[in-house]
Amino acid sequence: MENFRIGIPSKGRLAEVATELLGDAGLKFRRQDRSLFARVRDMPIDITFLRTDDIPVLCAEGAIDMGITGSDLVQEAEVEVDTRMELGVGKCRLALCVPEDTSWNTVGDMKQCRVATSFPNVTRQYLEANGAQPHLVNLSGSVEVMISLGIADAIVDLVETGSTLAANRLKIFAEIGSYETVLIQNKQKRMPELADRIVRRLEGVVIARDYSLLEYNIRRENLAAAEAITPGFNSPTINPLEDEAWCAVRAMVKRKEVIDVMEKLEQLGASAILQTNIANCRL
Ligand SMILES: Nc1ncnc2c1ncn2[C@@H]1O[C@H](COP(=O)(O)OP(=O)(O)OP(=O)(O)O)[C@@H](O)[C@H]1O
Ligand SMILES: O=P(O)(O)OC[C@H]1O[C@H](OP(=O)(O)OP(=O)(O)O)[C@H](O)[C@@H]1O
Ligand SMILES: [Mg+2]
Repeated sequence: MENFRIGIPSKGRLAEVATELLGDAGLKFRRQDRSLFARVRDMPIDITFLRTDDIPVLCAEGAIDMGITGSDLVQEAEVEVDTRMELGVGKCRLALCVPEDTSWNTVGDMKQCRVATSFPNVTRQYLEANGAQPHLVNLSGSVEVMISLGIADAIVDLVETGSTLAANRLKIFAEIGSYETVLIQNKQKRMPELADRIVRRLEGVVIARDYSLLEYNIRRENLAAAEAITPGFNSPTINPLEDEAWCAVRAMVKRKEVIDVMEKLEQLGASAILQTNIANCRL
């Protein structure tokens, strides 16, 4: 049988992200120079390097069995694929943006305005649903500069930190959606066991990146309160200590909450509070 095929971005911000995720999940491959193809070591999987925005349609058509791309591009492509998981990276929003000094109050006020975007389908749907009939200017990049070039009154583009908008004296007028990098799969689900194995491996990596392992000692009378602060993924692990008044607790904690949780535990009298980052896990 033909190898399972995974499509990942050949360049751009998601190229490294995808290679690293697959590598951490044990799918090791080497891309030679500008080659568009690589074989995964010890597994019947081929990696194809594609343009990020072509991945949704190529996955829907079955050219690849799975793909890594932005969920914004999946929505814009208007194709039928299964989104198997969110990968916890590449988070961004799609927004309708206007000059800082706009006189519009609502999207409905925009009527027949000119809107520059690389997301024509999502943009048209959103604006028409909100009572505007835009003239769309379809572009593939540098969209934020189009208002000062005089060819658009508004834009629809991705926003992460907002610094590109600020640099172009634009502001968000309305948010259209929130997106992140996703793993998609062709609906036919060729080689389903291998596909599920890839998903489980990636889940291990994505969860591990999101959580830390926290260990601490606490007096038994404060254990219930401590467990409420660190309920763990399922439940925390409790071990007795030589001093019977104390016990040791181990629990998974969301990485972005760790500092806050450590402070609360300290206030509760916990000692020897240790944070360990996890490389991989199966829960
Ligand atoms: N500023 C951003 N922050 C986070 N994610 C982003 C950002 N811009 C884009 N993305 C995500 O990355 C995907 C790929 O972005 P894009 O197609 O712009 O490629 P790129 O990495 O910027 O390369 P290019 O130079 O071709 O634009 C987007 O569809 C979106 O999901
Ligand atoms: O809110 P920010 O953090 O400023 O990020 C948003 C910018 O990032 C992306 O552009 P990119 O860097 O990919 O350039 P491009 O226009 O060449 O795609 C996106 O198209 C925005 O322009
Ligand atoms: Mg870009």
